[in-house]
Amino acid sequence: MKTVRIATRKSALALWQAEYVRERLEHFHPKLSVELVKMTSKGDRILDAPLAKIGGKGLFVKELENSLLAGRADIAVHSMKDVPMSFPDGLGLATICPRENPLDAFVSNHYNHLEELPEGAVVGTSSLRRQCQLLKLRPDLTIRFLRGNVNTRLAKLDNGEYDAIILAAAGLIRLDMADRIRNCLTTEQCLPAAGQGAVGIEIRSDDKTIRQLLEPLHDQDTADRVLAERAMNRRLNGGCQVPIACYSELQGDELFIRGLVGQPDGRLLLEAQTHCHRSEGETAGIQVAEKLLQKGADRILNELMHE
Ligand SMILES: NCc1[nH]cc(CCC(=O)O)c1CC(=O)O
Repeated sequence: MKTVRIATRKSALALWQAEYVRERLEHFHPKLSVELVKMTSKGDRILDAPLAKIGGKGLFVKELENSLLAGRADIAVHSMKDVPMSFPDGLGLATICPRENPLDAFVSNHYNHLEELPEGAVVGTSSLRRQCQLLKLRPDLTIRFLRGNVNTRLAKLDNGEYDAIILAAAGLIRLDMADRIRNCLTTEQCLPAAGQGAVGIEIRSDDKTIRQLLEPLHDQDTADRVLAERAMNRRLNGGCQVPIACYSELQGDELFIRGLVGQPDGRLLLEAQTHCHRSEGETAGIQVAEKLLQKGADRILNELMHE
């Protein structure tokens, strides 16, 4: 077997995820040689605009996909949260790895909880999903633009530009900065993004050798959850740039799915849920989306598209 080449972005988190996949591959196949092919994505280059405004889905994955299609790499490692709902011809998702903590983390140098923040405090996030849920709980807060990789965001917090920031707990834990987490927002406070905390691996659909090598890295519990969450997002046409949240949990073979669409100002949050056998997650995810649409989700989402 030749060398397996992993396409990855150069951010610390992307590199951690690629190294993780390399380590797992080498663990299961000790004779295999694995190398990283590092590249910069559009989402990494343009840091001064909200993701929603630089437009297009898949800002973080297009370059990686092109390298797969051109045969410069064999697998691409992604945060499932950033993976678009559909794949280019010839590519597909082969593997979903075990999920890390899926919650959003409250990070601050002065306050222990969201509730402790003083009136009018400044909270950093550029996610409309986080913004709408935070404003629902605390309409007095000022939400201020914050983008960049995890280290950049923490540096801006430490500069005193924000009273607190919200980041995915998974990123902090993976980068060995769990000590920055004051607490995790509960799913009642802030429902996570579809796929948050899970790493996915994309390959050329016809590459049977690679597919087989990746099999032991797959986690079916995570996959059943994440595919249901993504099915809801897909039905609503949403990526991680829109105020949509979806989270599911397994209890035995029963999958519980919750979805949310919010008005960015937090004055209107629509919620829906269902449960099903774990093998029916994608259908049930679509049902949650349809319940949200019946409640008026399309009005919120259309308004955002025409802004
Ligand atoms: N949108 C950027 C992004 N994509 C994945 C993660 C975190 C790790 C994960 O969800 O797996 C982050 C950073 C963040 O939201 O704080």
